[in-house]
This record gives sequence, C-alpha cells and structure tokens, in this order.
Amino acid sequence: MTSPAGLDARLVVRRGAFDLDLALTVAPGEVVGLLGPNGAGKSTALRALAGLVPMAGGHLTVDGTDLRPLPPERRAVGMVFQDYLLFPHLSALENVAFGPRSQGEGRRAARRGAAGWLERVGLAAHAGARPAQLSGGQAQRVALARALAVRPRLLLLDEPLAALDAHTRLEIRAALRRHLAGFSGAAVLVTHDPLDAMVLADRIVVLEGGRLVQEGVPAEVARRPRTDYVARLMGLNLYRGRADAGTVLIGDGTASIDTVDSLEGDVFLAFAPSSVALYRTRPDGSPRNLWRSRVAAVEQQGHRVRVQLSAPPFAAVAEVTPAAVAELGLSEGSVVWAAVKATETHVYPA
Ligand SMILES: Nc1ncnc2c1ncn2[C@@H]1O[C@H](COP(=O)(O)OP(=O)(O)OP(=O)(O)O)[C@@H](O)[C@H]1O
Repeated sequence: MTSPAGLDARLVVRRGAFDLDLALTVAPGEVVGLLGPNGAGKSTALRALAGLVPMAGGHLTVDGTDLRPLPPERRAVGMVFQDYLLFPHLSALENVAFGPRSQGEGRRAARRGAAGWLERVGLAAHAGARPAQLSGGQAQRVALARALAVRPRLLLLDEPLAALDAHTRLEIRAALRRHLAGFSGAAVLVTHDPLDAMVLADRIVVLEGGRLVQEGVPAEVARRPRTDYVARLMGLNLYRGRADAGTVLIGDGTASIDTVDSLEGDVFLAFAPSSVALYRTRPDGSPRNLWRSRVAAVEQQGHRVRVQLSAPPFAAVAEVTPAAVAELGLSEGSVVWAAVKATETHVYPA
C-alpha cells in the first residue's frame, strides 16, 4: 500500500503514566489546529512528529517517506517551538541560514536564501540583529523564517503566538495566516486559543487525555461541540439529553429545554451564554424556557460579565453587561430567573 501525500501518522507515545494514541493525517497545503486542555498530549504529539520523543508504536510518513528511522535533523520538518526558538549567539540571518547549512547547502547560497526569507517575513532590515535585540513579534517571525527556510514538507507550530502581547499577536496572526496560505506542505499548529485555531486552521483536531475526541472544520466544531472542554472553549452551554417532540430532557431527565428542532433520540443541545436573559423576579409573558437558579460566580471578562448559574435544574453560563449586573444586584448566592428562547438553542445528534 502506498502512503498518501502529506502527513500520515498514528502516534503512539508513552510518557510515564501518560499515553498518547492519535491518528493524524494532514494533506499538503492543509493546516490542522491541534487543540486540547493542559496535559492532553499536544506537545507530545508535536515532539513525536519532530523525532524529539520516541514513538512506542504506530507509523509516521510524510509524502510517503517513513520518518521514524530518521533523527530530528534529517527530517524535512520545520519547527516553531516555544522552547526551541532562536540561537541567542547568532544573528537573525545566521539563525535562518543554519538549517539549510546543516542540510549541506553552501555558505553563500544559504545566506542568500536566508536573506530572501527574512525579506518575506518583513525583517530584511534586521538581518544582523541578535535575538535579544528583536521584539517578541520580530523574533517569532525570524523563527518562522528559520522553520520555512529548510523547505519542510511538514511544519510544526507550538503555540506560536502565546508569548506575544495582544497587539503584536493580532499582527503576527495575520502574517502567519499569509505564510501558511503560501505553504505547500502539511502544517500542524498547537494552540490553546480558539481564535487562533478559527483563523489559522482548515481543520481542528481536539485531543483530550491522549485521544482524539472531536475533529472537523472550525465552524462545525464551534457550532457543534461534543465535549465540555470544546463547549467551554467556544463559549457555549452544552448538554446531552434525549429529544422528544421538540423538548430535550437533560441530566437525569428532571429538567427539560424546549427547542424548535424535530430531532428525536440522543442529542447534544447547545446555546450561547449571550442568549441567556436574567431577571430578578419572574418575568411576565414568560418565554418557554424559564427557570429559577442561583448565581454560583460572577466574573468580568473584558466588557462582558459571565454569570455562572448552579444546578438544579442545570448548570449554565449567562453573559450579560456590567450594567445588567449592577441593575440586577447580582453576586454569588443571588437567586435569579433565567430564560432562553427555544429559537436560540441548537440541537444535533449525539
Ligand atoms: N518528559 C516527560 N516525562 C514524563 N511525562 C511527561 C513528560 N512531558 C510531558 N509528560 C506528561 O505527558 C502528558 C502530556 O503532556 P503534553 O505536554 O504533551 O500536554 P499538552 O497538551 O501539550 O499540555 P499543555 O497545553 O499544558 O502544554 C502530561 O500528563 C505530562 O505530565
């Protein structure tokens, strides 16, 4: 059987008590965003692809070449890793020329190529600078140029934007998007940030406890999360239940939520925190989904406030304005009425 173009892997890795078993294929030109909570095994997966941790089993080919027998430096893999950034004693140009040089390219050709890459990432003027003389965003762009300079068939990015401040992050995210669009190999991007994944990835793979729990195009994963982690990440309330004639029974079946959907059987039901309305007293002309709950926590997030509502009947998160929090006098322990319109719920098969 011939291996497909791009990355074709099943990564089986043991690290102490942790075990990773992840089947991962990435087509040429495709960017896969690898998401997951802390300790899910994202870095372990990237390190196995790079040859930095040994595989206990599985397979790993890129464009049909088996990478497993090759040491890291002989793999056609470009890496942008947080703990594997730039050589501090080399200039930006020398950093970028390093990979091609170690692949056997002549000194002059490697430097010429490196200058071209620095130009492409907008840093031609900083070719002679040492990493310590560069800003975080500039260093990140040099790291990207260095990774691309080896003309990799597989590009690995581990939280490439995490260390940057909000403004630089925006700028580098846009630059990274352009470079990824022009990259013809397979790319795997590890991130904690759903926005990075939405903007940069063609497909999202969610890892939890060393196993794939969900994959799909970003919009689909965001709209139809299948685990609590994904739902929280995407900022949605998520329940599993049984649908029957437009009503979904959730939890042990004592609570129910009305929907406008006609699915029957086991389903997921999701709604956005911003679609939960809160009232101090029972509202008149009540919408169909109305329940009495207690505030478990109130947390400010930017210009919005997330209000955690405790079970029973079910836990939920509402997102309201600071003005609404003041007006309703919300604090931990407050009793509130919460409402969600049936039309604001999304139901999909479990
Ligand atoms: N060198 C190591 N030796 C033994 N176990 C390790 C080692 N490095 C990581 N682990 C374990 O492997 C598991 C996965 O860690 P990994 O760093 O791959 O997760 P992650 O998804 O990248 O997490 P984070 O988002 O926190 O970086 C964790 O349980 C961790 O404790």
